[in-house]
Amino acid sequence: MSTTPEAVAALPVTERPKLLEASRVTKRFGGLVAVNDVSFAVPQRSIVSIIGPNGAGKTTFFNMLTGLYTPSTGRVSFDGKETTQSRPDQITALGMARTFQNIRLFGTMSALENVLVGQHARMKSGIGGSIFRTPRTRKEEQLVREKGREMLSFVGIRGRFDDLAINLSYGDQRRVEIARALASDPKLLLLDEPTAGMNPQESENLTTFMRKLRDELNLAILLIEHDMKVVMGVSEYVTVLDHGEKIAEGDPVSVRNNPRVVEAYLGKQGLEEAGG
Ligand SMILES: Nc1ncnc2c1ncn2[C@@H]1O[C@H](COP(=O)(O)OP(=O)(O)OP(=O)(O)O)[C@@H](O)[C@H]1O
Repeated sequence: MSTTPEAVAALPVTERPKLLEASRVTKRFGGLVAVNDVSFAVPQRSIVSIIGPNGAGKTTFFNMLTGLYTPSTGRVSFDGKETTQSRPDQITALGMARTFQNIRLFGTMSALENVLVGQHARMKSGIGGSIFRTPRTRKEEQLVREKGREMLSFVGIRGRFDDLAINLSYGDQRRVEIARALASDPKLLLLDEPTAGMNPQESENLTTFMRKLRDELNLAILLIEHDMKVVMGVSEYVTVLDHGEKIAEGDPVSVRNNPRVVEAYLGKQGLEEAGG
């Protein structure tokens, strides 16, 4: 049964169909258990966050969802398909895109060129077409460039397609990264600490922008974030990891008030930042 995006949006977050599901996932590095028996889901058209102290296992968990790491035990499925053993490119092709903790742009390439990087691998006309510049290749390249411009406009980089990445503000560089992720037509976007290094205004703008992605592109967003104002402001559901284990989950207010979370992560200062 197919459900319209509007019908999905009207459901409480915990009742929306699941887009991504991790079931009892564990990752060991030698003797270290970085993620321990974590079950987790991202519903369609939802913004959910993973929080927790440094070293809690958040990035390791992300890396298992995106295929960079294979879980030691447990299973992952995305959009109805088992992806536990899948490679990152296979998972991208199914509709999952990510950005990284550190900005990964080519500074001396333009905003548009940065978005187009990676798109060549997806083009159908192949290497022969690229060498001989057949009409089909030219047409395809034109469409890819148009799509790149469209994505940059959508993220708010309109009119600055040819600016070098290095000359853009920090917040705009993050937007270019998101445009590059969006160019692969994802259903799920994973953002690893997207507001790291941003000023409060840039963080607030990004929060508004995440809602726009959900509402206008029907995307689900999974966020690792340390800025509690952002987490509390934008998340519909929050999961807390500590020492590789899930210690709490629920709506932002219940998580913020959970004594275990306050003790393990938020502390007094974090609680104030989170509006408690
Ligand atoms: N490739 C690896 N090999 C060995 N140990 C690793 C590897 N990746 C992560 N770890 C360890 O796993 C644990 C969890 O690390 P992870 O980076 O997932 O935490 P995190 O919650 O993302 O932290 P941060 O908030 O600092 O980014 C840490 O003890 C880390 O040292």
